[in-house]
Amino acid sequence: MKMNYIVDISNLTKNYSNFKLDNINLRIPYGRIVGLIGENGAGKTTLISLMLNQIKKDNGSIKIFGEDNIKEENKIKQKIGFLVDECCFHSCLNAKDIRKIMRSIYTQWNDAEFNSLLKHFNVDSSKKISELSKGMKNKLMLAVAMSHSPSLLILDEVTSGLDPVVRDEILLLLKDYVQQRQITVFFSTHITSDLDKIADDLAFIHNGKLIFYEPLQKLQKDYILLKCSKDVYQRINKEDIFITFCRENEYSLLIRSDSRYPNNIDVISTPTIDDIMLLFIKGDLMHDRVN
Ligand SMILES: Nc1ncnc2c1ncn2[C@@H]1O[C@H](COP(=O)(O)OP(=O)(O)OP(=O)(O)O)[C@@H](O)[C@H]1O
Repeated sequence: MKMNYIVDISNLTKNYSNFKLDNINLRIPYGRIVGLIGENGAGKTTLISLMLNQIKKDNGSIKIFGEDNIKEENKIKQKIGFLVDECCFHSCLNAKDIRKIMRSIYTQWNDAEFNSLLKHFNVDSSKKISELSKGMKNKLMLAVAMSHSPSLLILDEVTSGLDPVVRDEILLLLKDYVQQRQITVFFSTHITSDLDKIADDLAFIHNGKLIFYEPLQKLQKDYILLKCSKDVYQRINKEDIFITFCRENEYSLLIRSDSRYPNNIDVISTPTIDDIMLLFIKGDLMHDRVN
């Protein structure tokens, strides 16, 4: 039976000596492209590593395709394509060697698909991993992740360190691939323009806590960014303000788009993802959660 959520994370906790991934609850419906964002050290890789059962959790549960990600790891991983920050293959292997290995791991492995992705990405299949640039390695790893008909792609920093042309190429390919096959993608990034290009939803982690998981369009429709002086700020109904951030006497406020505010506001705009992140990280939260 198909479950409602492709990923269902409950009360997930992981403790390190100086960091806690704290009681994460996250449900991702089928067919979404979800961007995972957060500052350096927020817990993105920790969350992804837990989903892939690469590290041990301290509490909570992770269900993927409705099944426990530890008990059913082998079964689940047949349907997941993943790319983690470090290339997990020995550097003396080339794409041809990797193809042979993958054939024996994935029941749905498709040589033709892999070859066509390598061709599309211009990756020389006879070059060893150690001879490939970072961009080429990422493309190779992405081709591996996409060549066994996955239903879910989990990608940690797929575009990091890549030039804008290669980044764009990867994002376009991902978008086409997802549209054709209606799969789900969960990817972490620091590059917010990537999210504008392909993400349906944003999951935002800050200090090990999931601050929100929302459709990007909804966030940008429901909230506006106001920039104003202290004088104007004092005349705004505080109930209407979701986040306040003050720097050098200029107030940046995230407020609900249906709120009433004085008409002599200096700047009103739709918040970018960078604005939203900055306000959540640096600002004062006036209400509990995005709703
Ligand atoms: N094996 C470990 N032992 C101790 N602390 C760890 C370990 N792995 C990660 N951490 C800590 O957990 C925190 C979260 O790290 P994580 O890599 O998940 O962050 P991130 O959001 O992916 O950061 P970045 O964007 O910089 O990649 C950091 O403070 C990191 O130092």
